[in-house]
Amino acid sequence: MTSDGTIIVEHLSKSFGPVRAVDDLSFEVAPGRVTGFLGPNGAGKTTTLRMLLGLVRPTSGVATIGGEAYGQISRPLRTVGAALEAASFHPGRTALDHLRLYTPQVGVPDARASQVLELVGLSEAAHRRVGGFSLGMRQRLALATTLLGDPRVLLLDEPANGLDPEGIRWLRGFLRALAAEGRTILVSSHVLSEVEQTVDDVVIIARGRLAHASSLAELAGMARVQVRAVSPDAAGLTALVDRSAWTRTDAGDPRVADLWDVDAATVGAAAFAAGLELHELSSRDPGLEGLFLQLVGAVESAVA
Ligand SMILES: Nc1ncnc2c1ncn2[C@@H]1O[C@H](COP(=O)(O)OP(=O)(O)OP(=O)(O)O)[C@@H](O)[C@H]1O
Repeated sequence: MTSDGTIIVEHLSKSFGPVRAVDDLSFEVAPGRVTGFLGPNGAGKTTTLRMLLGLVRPTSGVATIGGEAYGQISRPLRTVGAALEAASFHPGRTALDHLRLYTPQVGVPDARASQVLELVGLSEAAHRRVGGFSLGMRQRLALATTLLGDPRVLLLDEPANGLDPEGIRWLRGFLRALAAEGRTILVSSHVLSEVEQTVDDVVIIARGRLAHASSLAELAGMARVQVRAVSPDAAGLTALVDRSAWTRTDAGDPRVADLWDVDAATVGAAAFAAGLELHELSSRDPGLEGLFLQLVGAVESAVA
């Protein structure tokens, strides 16, 4: 393992029979940052994480952590902490007993179990049976389990799932602090808004393909105002949009033009000059979530 915990995914593909779950996917995840791994249900996030962990063999391409495939890392549980599926806990075990099951595998002393419980704020519940835990407490316990080996890299599948606003706030602060220590943190989610305040970088996928990868700040800079022009003259509207080379997304009605790279005043002036009757001219800010859906939609319609 090289000194840093950079994750590199290169031309990664995985087919399950006719289903292309991951399709020529490439991206990098940098240490010292929290990266959101985003995409709608079925986009291929879990399959990608499973390939990173050597649990699924890629059809082609490679996925490495610190320059090595997971199977080559000498003490993998001390290097990579992963929480993939909704963790299942034996309901009769206490939180501490659950963690002590794993300490020998990870190769850390039993005392580490109490330390990680303290890190996730569960010390007071250490001797309580997990069967009585709330979903939020289970999520914290799953996170504590991933931290046993003090790993440099954390892969977390939907860690905010089931957390209340207070739990989400806590998770945000916790992950940010771990990243500030130089760790690589990859967090999957199917909604950008859930991780928007947590992540530094985003990797967005759809239909197994890369839709977008950048810092969150760059993505926010792309969130543009959308202008909607509605005319009873569909052919005239299309001719104006084409002539002006504006970017139009399909609104499902030829009399409606949703435009991304122009302001309302410019559209109004051009329509007036062309003698085109408009019944509506409005602008709206689709926000980050709207942009996310647009990026996903562009890939989905290209694949369909
Ligand atoms: N073992 C498998 N056998 C067959 N198909 C699979 C298998 N694992 C995943 N798939 C298919 O691959 C595609 C990607 O699934 P994956 O679970 O990776 O997506 P995801 O982005 O994690 O979705 P979700 O947010 O719903 O968990 C889906 O169409 C899924 O049905």
